[in-house]
Amino acid sequence: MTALLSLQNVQAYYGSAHILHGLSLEVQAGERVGLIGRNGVGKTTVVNTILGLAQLKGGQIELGGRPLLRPRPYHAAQGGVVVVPQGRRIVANLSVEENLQLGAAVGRKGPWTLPGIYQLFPILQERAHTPGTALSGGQQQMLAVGRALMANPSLILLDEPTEGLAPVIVDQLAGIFNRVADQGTALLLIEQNMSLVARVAQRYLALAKGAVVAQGPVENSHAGLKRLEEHVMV
Ligand SMILES: Nc1ncnc2c1ncn2[C@@H]1O[C@H](COP(=O)(O)OP(=O)(O)OP(=O)(O)O)[C@@H](O)[C@H]1O
Repeated sequence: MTALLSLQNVQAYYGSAHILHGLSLEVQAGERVGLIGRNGVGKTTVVNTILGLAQLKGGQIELGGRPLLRPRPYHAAQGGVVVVPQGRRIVANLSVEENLQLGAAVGRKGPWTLPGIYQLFPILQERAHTPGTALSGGQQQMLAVGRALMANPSLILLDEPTEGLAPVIVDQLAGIFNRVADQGTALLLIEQNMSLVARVAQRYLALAKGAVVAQGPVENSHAGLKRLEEHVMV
């Protein structure tokens, strides 16, 4: 089966700083994968390399079997891979609805349209004409996920989506991520919150020093959680 996203032996840099050292990973259609590791190991750099924001200097990236020779942010979206960035990056002077429409502008045509997003997130419909940045942190995260879905991706890369959010909101987002995945969109969940990874991911990849150092199935149990936590504890 052709992977939605494949990185093989990727070497990536910011200027002269060498961050990813031979990193390889694959995500197949419909999969839910957790990408974990301590602060600074290179998780966001994986996303940045796919988007062309870090320099790819070795190895190969493929989207749906097609090589990504010169990565650019819109190439990923057109290839069916959309990022929900760390910090959400809601556009301040646009309304909730305009932020959602922005997602459709960069992506592909497909089943996700405004009515579907509003069905998934009724609060976004209630607040459709509010400035996006006036929403609470949890609602902004829903908006960021809704905006990603509007691009009709096959795979969403979620970069620390629950950072700074209260546990009750994290629980709500866990349900949302599972619903999105149940509707067929694959997820690569970059997270420090291992209880969320245990509830959403089917398998994990652990990074250290810019490479994958461990991987395996995720077990949503006490022992499974402990195993994940070993990879993020300082
Ligand atoms: N623009 C940049 N220029 C130079 N170095 C950078 C840049 N952005 C990040 N780095 C460095 O690259 C390394 C990997 O950072 P990255 O953000 O990918 O880590 P991370 O695993 O996502 O960590 P976190 O959980 O803290 O977000 C770190 O040492 C960081 O200081």
